[in-house]
Amino acid sequence: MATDILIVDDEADIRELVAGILEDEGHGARTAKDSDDAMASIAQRRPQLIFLDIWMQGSRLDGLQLLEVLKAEHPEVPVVMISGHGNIETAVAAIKIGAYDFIEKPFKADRLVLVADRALETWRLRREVTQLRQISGSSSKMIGRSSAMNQLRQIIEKSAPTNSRVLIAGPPGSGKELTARSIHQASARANGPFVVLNSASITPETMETELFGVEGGEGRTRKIGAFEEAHGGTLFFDEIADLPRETQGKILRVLIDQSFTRVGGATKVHVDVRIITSTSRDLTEEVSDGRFREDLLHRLSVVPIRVPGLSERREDIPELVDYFQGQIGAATGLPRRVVGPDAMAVLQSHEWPGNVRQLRNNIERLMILVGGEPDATITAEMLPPEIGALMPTRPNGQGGEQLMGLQLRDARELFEREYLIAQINRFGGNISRTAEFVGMERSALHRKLKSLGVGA
Ligand SMILES: Nc1ncnc2c1ncn2[C@@H]1O[C@H](COP(=O)(O)OP(=O)(O)OP(=O)(O)O)[C@@H](O)[C@H]1O
Repeated sequence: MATDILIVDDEADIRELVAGILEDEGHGARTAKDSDDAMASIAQRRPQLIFLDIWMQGSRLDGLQLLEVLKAEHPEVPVVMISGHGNIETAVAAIKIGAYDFIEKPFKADRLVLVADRALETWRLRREVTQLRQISGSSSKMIGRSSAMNQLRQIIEKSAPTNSRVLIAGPPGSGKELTARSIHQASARANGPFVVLNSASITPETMETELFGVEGGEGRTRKIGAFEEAHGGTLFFDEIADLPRETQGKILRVLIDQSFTRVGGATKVHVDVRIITSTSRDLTEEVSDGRFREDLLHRLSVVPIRVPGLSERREDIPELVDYFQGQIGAATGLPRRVVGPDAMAVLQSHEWPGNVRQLRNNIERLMILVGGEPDATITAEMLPPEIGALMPTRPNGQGGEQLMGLQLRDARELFEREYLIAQINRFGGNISRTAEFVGMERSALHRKLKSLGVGA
């Protein structure tokens, strides 16, 4: 499909010239003569690239003003300024505001094409990065306003600027990696790399190459190890308890020295790396069972952080559901669905042993599999059975989803009615025997049935 480029210039011949050159290259081009015309055109459809003249006669906003609006409203769309001879300074000012590049009039066709190709490539990459972050869930937005989450945020804020090693403990899928990323991003190392290492994959055989890399020469190709790759940034060891006992000592040595030698190398490589580790197991237990070195544990847990499981912050679930719907929708194109109060009550009552990751997976599954009209509300019955299974069951054998959507008084009434009907049926309609079994006076049972609207 042809790309969509908007050219904004008050001079008709320049507009046509730029559009003509780009169209010859297979791009799609549309034109606008001033700022209002441009904004109307952008409102119809967001272009992938904008060429924007700096001086525009008769335009409500000049090029720089329009650029500011565009950067605020569509920061992801690259803008290339068209500068007249002699206003290079303005063009430079435009780059400072956020323009991608500029071309100077009179320009050569090949320069125009080159700038357009590069800007479009940038646009494509930006979009891809955003999508990948959404798919992998690695965008480090931390959702939740529960007090547990607020406490976690405070600890992240406090520990981020220090260079201290952090050990993040929490159940599987609760957001330990996200916490590590948030610490990295709030630290002075934010522009440095964030390297993730799965501890279980670091076998004694491959550990040295993976962590320290391989020196080149003598038939070996040079390989950069994780410590070197993370220089100036953060190295995150996921599930540190999985680190084989044999490799724990070596890592301890690097932590003490902050230097190592590459495999086959003789010179010491010095690195500046902040180490963050995570565990879903109790490391003190691992230490007493002899599986984890105590000295390593002390080195790693200078700042211990605990990420709460989802069942400790159920009030965050509606916001998480909304956030994941947006994320999954952006990545897959699936429409956002309204989750009804009964379905939300079920989601909030579930135990979530897999925590936030499990919730996210279920929302994705729900968005893919749920039937009905796209604007139909998701009800409790539409949730995967796995989620509804822990609900209190109703005496009539149906799931308790409906109960969970009701206030206590209504839920109790519904329960009582179904319970008593079931008991009466059990005793063949015999009120005396029913009253005896349920532990009520016969007359009290009569009154109860009457108040519940059950004819007996
Ligand atoms: N508070 C939160 N807000 C938004 N997304 C979250 C939150 N917590 C976790 N997630 C998302 O849930 C998923 C699992 O989180 P993460 O990988 O950080 O958990 P983990 O505890 O490191 O998991 P594991 O124990 O499997 O290593 C990710 O997609 C992450 O982005």
